[in-house]
Amino acid sequence: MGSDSDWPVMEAAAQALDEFEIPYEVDVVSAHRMPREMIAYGEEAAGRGLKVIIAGAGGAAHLPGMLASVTPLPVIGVPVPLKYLDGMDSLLSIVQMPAGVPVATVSVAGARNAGLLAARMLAAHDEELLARMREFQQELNDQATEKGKRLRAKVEGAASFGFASGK
Ligand SMILES: Nc1c(C(=O)O)ncn1[C@@H]1O[C@H](COP(=O)(O)O)[C@@H](O)[C@H]1O
Repeated sequence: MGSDSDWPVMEAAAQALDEFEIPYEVDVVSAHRMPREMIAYGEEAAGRGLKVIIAGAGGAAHLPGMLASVTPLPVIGVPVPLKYLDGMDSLLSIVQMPAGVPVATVSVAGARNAGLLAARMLAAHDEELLARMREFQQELNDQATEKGKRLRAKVEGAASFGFASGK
């Protein structure tokens, strides 16, 4: 990420990776403030065994795009909202990449989805991870079904109470 101030948003990506027991590293690598280190990080990432880079930054967020320009690895960009402009500046900086240099951009503050997307990328070549991803999707499905059941019970309960009390 571009700064340690991004961590409160970005830690949701780490949490998603934890849930799938995917090892990761966390670092501050700013394109603007430490350009040489940022280029070295991007150039060395694949050789060090990294498979996917999740890059989160706020404001004029050039970090994801610059990393994508120097690594062959997939880069997922997370727009981090700051005090002004609600993350729109970051979103547009990350999403509008020129053809040839892709960055998979998630929603503003969508760090959890960035972690899940990275897990899916890794699962494409890992049957066990793929099976866990299917389980995870089934859990989401079950939770949504349960929410519907609870809401229907609540609304129907209120309606029959209104009827019984003559309201
Ligand atoms: N967008 C970038 C880049 C970059 O793109 O290289 N480096 C830092 N930043 C962003 O500046 C914001 C404020 O940073 P500070 O809180 O350190 O002042 C952070 O959201 C960071 O990601």
